[in-house]
Amino acid sequence: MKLKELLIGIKSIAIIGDTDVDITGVNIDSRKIHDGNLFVAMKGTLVDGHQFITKAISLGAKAILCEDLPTERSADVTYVRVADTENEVGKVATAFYDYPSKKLKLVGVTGTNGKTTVATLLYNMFRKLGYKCGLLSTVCNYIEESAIPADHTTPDPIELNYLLHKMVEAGCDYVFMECSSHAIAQKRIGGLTFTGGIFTNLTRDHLDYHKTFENYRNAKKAFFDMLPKSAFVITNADDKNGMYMVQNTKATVKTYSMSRMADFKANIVEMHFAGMYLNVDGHEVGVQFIGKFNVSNLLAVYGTAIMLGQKSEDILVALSTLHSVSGRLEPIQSADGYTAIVDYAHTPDALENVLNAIHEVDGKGHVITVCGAGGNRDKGKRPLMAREAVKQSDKVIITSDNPRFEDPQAIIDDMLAGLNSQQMKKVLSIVDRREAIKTACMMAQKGDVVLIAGKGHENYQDIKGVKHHFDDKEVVKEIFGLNN
Ligand SMILES: CC(=O)N[C@H]1[C@@H](OP(=O)(O)OP(=O)(O)OC[C@H]2O[C@@H](n3ccc(=O)[nH]c3=O)[C@H](O)[C@@H]2O)O[C@H](CO)[C@@H](O)[C@@H]1O[C@H](C)C(=O)N[C@@H](C)C(=O)N[C@H](CCC(=O)O)C(=O)O
Ligand SMILES: Nc1ncnc2c1ncn2[C@@H]1O[C@H](COP(=O)(O)OP(=O)(O)OP(=O)(O)O)[C@@H](O)[C@H]1O
Ligand SMILES: N[C@H](CCC[C@H](N)C(=O)O)C(=O)O
Ligand SMILES: [Mg+2]
Repeated sequence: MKLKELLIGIKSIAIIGDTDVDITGVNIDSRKIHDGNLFVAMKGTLVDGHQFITKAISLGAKAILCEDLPTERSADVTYVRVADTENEVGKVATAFYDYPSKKLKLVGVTGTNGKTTVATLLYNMFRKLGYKCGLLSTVCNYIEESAIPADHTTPDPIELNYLLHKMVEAGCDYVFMECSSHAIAQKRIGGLTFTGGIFTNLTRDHLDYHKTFENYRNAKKAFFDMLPKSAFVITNADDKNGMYMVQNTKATVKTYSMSRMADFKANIVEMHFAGMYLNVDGHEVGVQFIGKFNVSNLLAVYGTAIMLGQKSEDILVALSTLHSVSGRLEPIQSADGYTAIVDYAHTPDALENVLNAIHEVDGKGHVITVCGAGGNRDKGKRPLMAREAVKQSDKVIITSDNPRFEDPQAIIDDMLAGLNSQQMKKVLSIVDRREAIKTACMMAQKGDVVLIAGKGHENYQDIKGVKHHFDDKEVVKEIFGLNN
């Protein structure tokens, strides 16, 4: 593809060199440059990509998109100067892959909790309805049934457009993707054409990156601000930021709620450990999920399917066959009659919600919670998480999550600092996560629930930059003597 075709829609300040040059690929990482590529120099959070321009040229870059022109330039390289490469990179990437998001229906999900759940359930549902689908999520990316491991919740703009292009090639009709606040703020989704957007909920998270709650909230809102008039938004009227998110969007807004006037409504008729009976828009349906927040997630899925033109009866049949997403409220039964639940709750709010969901089920015994907090991430949430765990559990074992580059005991101490002496009576701390899970299982009696929170689907523990194999579900199954 010619450079000039990639520059359609780009606001350049200066172009030095030939724009008829053929471009073989676009990259934001000099280490991945091949002969004939365009290198986009980005000012990142750790380093300034401009310092790698020479390296990129030595690896074969034929064009450079940058904010600051290098003083020494190669005669056979074309330099394009723009005000902000972050604003332009998505447009270039999507042009290079021939605008894949225009050739399928792309729906983005944002919010603090529930993105993976909602996006995955939509992907599963639309496949059941007979469509070819793609999924971009924290757990894994899928092009139809073929899995591509995910490093991020939302990939970088180059990877993202490449995956969408592959989805077009595979004949996908729909793609459901998570839009993280980091990705929206860094404009990884820039240049994409969305058919729909979904808002789940908003509570505190990632303040290490966004600094203030307002910045975090506005990063989420920016997604809805960028949607075109032709798109739809489904927003959660039960969340206090639900209407704020959509106040400046050009898209058609629809609401969902469990308690207010809304376009899509549902309530719980009955709840057991095996699932719930719901009333969705006047129809009764049995689903294999527990917990109020899952009613909210299912409503987002239902409303989106309606907006995508599906019939209510077909959607309800498909809803009744869906089951929990990997590591999200996933139950494992022990032979001696207690239940372990593996869940990805890693924020105070998610812990509260998961424990609420467990308490909403009748006839259970004690609740024993195993949880920790990730290292090198938002420290403010640690004491709050310990408090939430203690509030709704009979016993809590505080342990390690992903310590990353921090001392695991110091993270545990930050969590314990949130508790008074009365609350401390319920708490044990065991640094080794496997030992912590074993101890919780040893304590459990018939009818009890052991909640193992924080890591969900993760199959590693990140210690000092090394990912050691560790899988909560696998550990539980070992303890239960179940074969994987
Ligand atoms: C803090 C953060 O979000 N960083 C992301 C950001 O990187 P950055 O801009 O900070 O990059 P940098 O390291 O400063 O480098 C600047 C530029 O120089 C380039 N470079 C760097 C070194 C080199 O030798 N050559 C070179 O060209 C880099 O490719 C980059 O373009 O942009 C990169 C490309 O999109 C991301 O890979 C990277 O994710 C890092 C690894 C990360 O850990 N991100 C997490 C926090 C994240 O994004 N999480 C969200 C989920 C959050 C949630 O749970 O909701 C996600 O979407 O996954
Ligand atoms: N609608 C919801 N409201 C509150 N909590 C939820 C909701 N849906 C799921 N959760 C809880 O939050 C945890 C994370 O869920 P999920 O992975 O679907 O969210 P996410 O938004 O993709 O998270 P991440 O930002 O880590 O990618 C789950 O393990 C569950 O405990
Ligand atoms: N996407 C989340 C994952 C957190 C998972 C938890 N296990 C941890 O390591 O803190 C984040 O980047 O904050
Ligand atoms: Mg996710």
